[in-house]
Amino acid sequence: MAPVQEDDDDVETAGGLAERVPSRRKLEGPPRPWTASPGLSDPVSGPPPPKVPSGTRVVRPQPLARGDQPRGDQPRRRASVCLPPMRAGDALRGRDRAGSNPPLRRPRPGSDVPSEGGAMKPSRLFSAGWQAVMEGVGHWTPPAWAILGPGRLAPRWLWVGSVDCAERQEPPGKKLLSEKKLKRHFVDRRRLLVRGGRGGDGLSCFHSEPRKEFGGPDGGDGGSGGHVILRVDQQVKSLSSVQSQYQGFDGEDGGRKNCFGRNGAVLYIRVPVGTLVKEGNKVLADLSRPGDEYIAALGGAGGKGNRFFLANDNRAPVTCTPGQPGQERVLFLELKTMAHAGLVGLPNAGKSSLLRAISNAKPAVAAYPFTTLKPHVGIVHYEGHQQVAVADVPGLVRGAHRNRGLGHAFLRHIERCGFLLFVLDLSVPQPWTQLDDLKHELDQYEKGLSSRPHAIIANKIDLPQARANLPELQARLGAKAIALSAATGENLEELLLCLKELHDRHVAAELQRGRQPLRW
Ligand SMILES: Nc1nc2c(ncn2[C@@H]2O[C@H](COP(=O)(O)OP(=O)(O)OP(=O)(O)O)[C@@H](O)[C@H]2O)c(=O)[nH]1
Ligand SMILES: [Mg+2]
Repeated sequence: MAPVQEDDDDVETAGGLAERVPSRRKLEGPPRPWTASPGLSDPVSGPPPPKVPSGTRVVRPQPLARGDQPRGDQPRRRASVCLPPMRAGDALRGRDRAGSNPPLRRPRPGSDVPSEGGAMKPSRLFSAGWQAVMEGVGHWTPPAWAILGPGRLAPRWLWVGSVDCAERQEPPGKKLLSEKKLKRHFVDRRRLLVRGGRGGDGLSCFHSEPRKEFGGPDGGDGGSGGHVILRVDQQVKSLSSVQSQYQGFDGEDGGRKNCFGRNGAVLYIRVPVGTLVKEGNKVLADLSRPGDEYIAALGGAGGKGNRFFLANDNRAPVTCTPGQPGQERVLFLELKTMAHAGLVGLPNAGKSSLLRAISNAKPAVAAYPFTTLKPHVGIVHYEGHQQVAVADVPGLVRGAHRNRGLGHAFLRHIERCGFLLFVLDLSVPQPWTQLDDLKHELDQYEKGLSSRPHAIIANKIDLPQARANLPELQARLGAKAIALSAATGENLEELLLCLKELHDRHVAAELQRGRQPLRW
């Protein structure tokens, strides 16, 4: 590691610890005396931070080696910032002297944290990097009006620093995938070849023991082959993890002394909730609840050992049978995304923007049609841990049932939704025609799909032309449309209340039908 150099005289080592670390002293030369100076530069964390007001000391903590604990009897220089004592290894663990890692947040006015001089914890300055340095700018910069003079507006960054931005940043490490890449990961159809495990062979042998001449047959049976089972797992969200072929585990062969072979273990294939299992055009199973299972292929029966064929008329059978091969099938899996509500709208209506506004889902949003290429499910949280799942699917166009646009293949993801949210773009001329088109396409796909419980959302109300269109839309629809703006968040509460109402009604209807409502 390159030696860290003390570059400025105003940087004091915490508790004078550098004097007790001989290796550092050798590298850096004798410690220089501390003198107060307003400048501060740090070669480790890049460009020099802003000037410190004169009279403020900054303490640079030295990394402590184990056993390098400061002893109370040794003379130590006092830092100007009052901090709790540091334990050995704190610096190595990335803790600062104020206790456990504090959030990178500017202290509120009136809080206990001192705001001048001691507000920027020095150890954070050097361990947290440039963000923390910028945070410190907010505290160290003299009041903006002092620089700019009275009556001049201060630029916001002068007093906010980068703290606000840091709080809104995505967690580091995980990069968001683009819609195109996400589509590659999302698979909603699979052809699958499954073979059950082969049964173990039976054994033909005779008991052998000293002074026991006719011990008789003692060949054991083979174990059964393992089944291949499809099991619903709520953690799995697409069929991408399902491979094209599965072979079950074979059973063990029978052994001597009537030992039976071990059965082959069951092989589980994890599939998402809402998987339909088909063989040809015949639907075999609808795995719509977490924990549902379907035996895709049975394991073969184990063979019989010669002991099995022992009979009164045949006291020494030599016959044994081989294990049976497992069942072999070609299955088709089809995923129909399960969600409580489905967002249905033309391309660019703002479905994805709406889902982003009401949930934590992050579908791509852009000003061109067919931005969304795969279904996204977002969860809306309500009081009492109630969760409503809302699915966003690719935009629907007129003639989708004739395979226009992206076709209607993705409409099966809407099919399972308990209720629908029709999203209309209120800023285009004659927005009411959109609803007719959407309903027509839904009915072409499945009769009666459009008459499910639904709400009509008129999006983009923040635009002037949308406001002008609203009265006519309300008059023509005859039903109430929720006018809102996904971009500005205007009137989203009304949508959330309506969503909750639709969900409660859906749950009540499911319970009435004797079905357990879907839980997320
Ligand atoms: N002014 C305004 N623009 C909006 C609003 N909602 C969405 N938009 C814009 O409309 C465009 C399309 O938004 P998306 O959310 O991608 O629309 P979509 O319905 O998901 O589109 P597809 O995925 O292609 O079907 C984007 O440029 C958004 O910024 C809104 O409430 N007001
Ligand atoms: Mg979209």
